[in-house]
Amino acid sequence: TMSWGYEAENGPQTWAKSFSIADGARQSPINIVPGQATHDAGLKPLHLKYDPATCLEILNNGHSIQVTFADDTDRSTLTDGPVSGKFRLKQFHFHWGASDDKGSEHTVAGITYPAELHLVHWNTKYQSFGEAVDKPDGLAVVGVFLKIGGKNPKLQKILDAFDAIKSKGKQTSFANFDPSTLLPDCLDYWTYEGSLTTPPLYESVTWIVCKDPISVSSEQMAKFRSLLFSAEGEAKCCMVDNYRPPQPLKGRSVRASFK
Ligand SMILES: COc1ccc(CNS(=O)(=O)c2ccc(S(N)(=O)=O)s2)cc1
Ligand SMILES: [Zn+2]
Repeated sequence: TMSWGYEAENGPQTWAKSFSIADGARQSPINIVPGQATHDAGLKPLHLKYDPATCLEILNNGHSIQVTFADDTDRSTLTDGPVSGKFRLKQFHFHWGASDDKGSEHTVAGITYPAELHLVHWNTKYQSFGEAVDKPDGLAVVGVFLKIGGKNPKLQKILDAFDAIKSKGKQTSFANFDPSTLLPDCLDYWTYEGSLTTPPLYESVTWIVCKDPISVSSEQMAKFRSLLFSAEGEAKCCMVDNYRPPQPLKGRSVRASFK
């Protein structure tokens, strides 16, 4: 059977055939319209506490590159912001385009960015990530836009690992990386109730999208585009355009933590 991907024959327009929730009431990503977002003075600042010692490995899963974390303790957590309780960091990954004019999943007033970082956290009211992943309050994902600008030195350690994980299924150890170095200085955010942006598209995500982007150079973007969707020995297929386009808001409100 065909597995999902981002090509014409298995991409976002085909996902509803196997995952009917693709047409659900709280799908992600969305186009964020700042003028229509409601400032909620009750929203707390994001509290992200990451311990670099929890960083385990980096892998090419055939859809993106993912850095995974030890989530057996509360050493790397998200608290406050729009969520109640404590969420543990599980992994972060990226989505990007074949060219600098596309690649992000969320858009802001129709503007796309060349890439988007997702930091995936699960609610510790559940026993494990696997338990939390399909619950309505199971996950909290922090999204950070990447904007073309100067070279981002904080990204370089990730990019330098790419040669070892060029094709699908490859992984390598990746230690002592502090994901907070990838966050913008200002943690103003928009938040709304949504879903995973890849199959199984579970409607289990409280989205927290940072207003401010971080920088990435065009050369660094070219490095992302040198990765492969394909496994070793298969016909080479560049890992590009691994983003789902914005989905209908269906009456949801988007709140802003800032005025
Ligand atoms: C039941 O086992 C499972 C079920 C589902 C997954 C998917 N992986 S995942 O949950 O980390 C994410 C998929 C998409 C994400 S996005 N782009 O919205 O941040 S996060 C893994 C294991
Ligand atoms: Zn993602």
